[in-house]
Amino acid sequence: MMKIAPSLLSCDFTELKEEVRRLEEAGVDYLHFDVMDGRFVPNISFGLPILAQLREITELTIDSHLMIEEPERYIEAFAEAGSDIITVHIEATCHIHRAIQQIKQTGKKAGVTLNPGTSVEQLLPVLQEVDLVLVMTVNPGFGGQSFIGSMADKIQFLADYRMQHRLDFEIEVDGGVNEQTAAVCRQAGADVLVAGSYFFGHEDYQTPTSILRGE
Ligand SMILES: O=C(CO)[C@H](O)[C@H](O)COP(=O)(O)O
Ligand SMILES: [Co+2]
Repeated sequence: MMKIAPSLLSCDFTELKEEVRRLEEAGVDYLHFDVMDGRFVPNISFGLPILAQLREITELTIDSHLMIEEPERYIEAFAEAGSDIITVHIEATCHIHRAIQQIKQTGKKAGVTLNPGTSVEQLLPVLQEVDLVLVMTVNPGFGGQSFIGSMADKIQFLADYRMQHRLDFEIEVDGGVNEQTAAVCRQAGADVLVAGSYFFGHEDYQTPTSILRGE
């Protein structure tokens, strides 16, 4: 079954505990935690103190998407604060292989991601090492942008490559996911859908969870 990972970027932070309880009740799979440093991306979001508090109130899988320069500086800290999956951008470090090793040494799941302008072939040297590949379908930094349709080819490429090489990383898609674009992602071979503005635009969270799963 398709996994659903609401992006907390679009939740109501004045009611974070209640939001998490409602997400648990809706049966979502991951909490997607978007960390922006104001340098790798033009925006600043939230970081370690909020993650540590989130960890105290839920057992849901916390999926940290690090949009920060030289993420290796913070991998241990994000592991200790409670991430279950730590995903780093290939464009943010000259040492992507080392960064992935560093994540695995913490005992957490390692993810790698790429901007829309980066070709998927650049991931080939590390695909054997990762637990998850995140395909960005918007330029990172902001919620509420439109899905870039041509990124579906990257999802398809990764799904084919995974089958041909008998690998088992998850394929997650992030940016502009809604009812229509989720169908494109499912068709191309995605396993996990991140959704922020579309998801939290609903009154009840069971509805977008079911719709995005294609139920
Ligand atoms: O990584 C991200 C932005 O950089 C967010 O996860 C993503 O944009 C989710 O928001 P939306 O579903 O509104 O596009
Ligand atoms: Co994200």
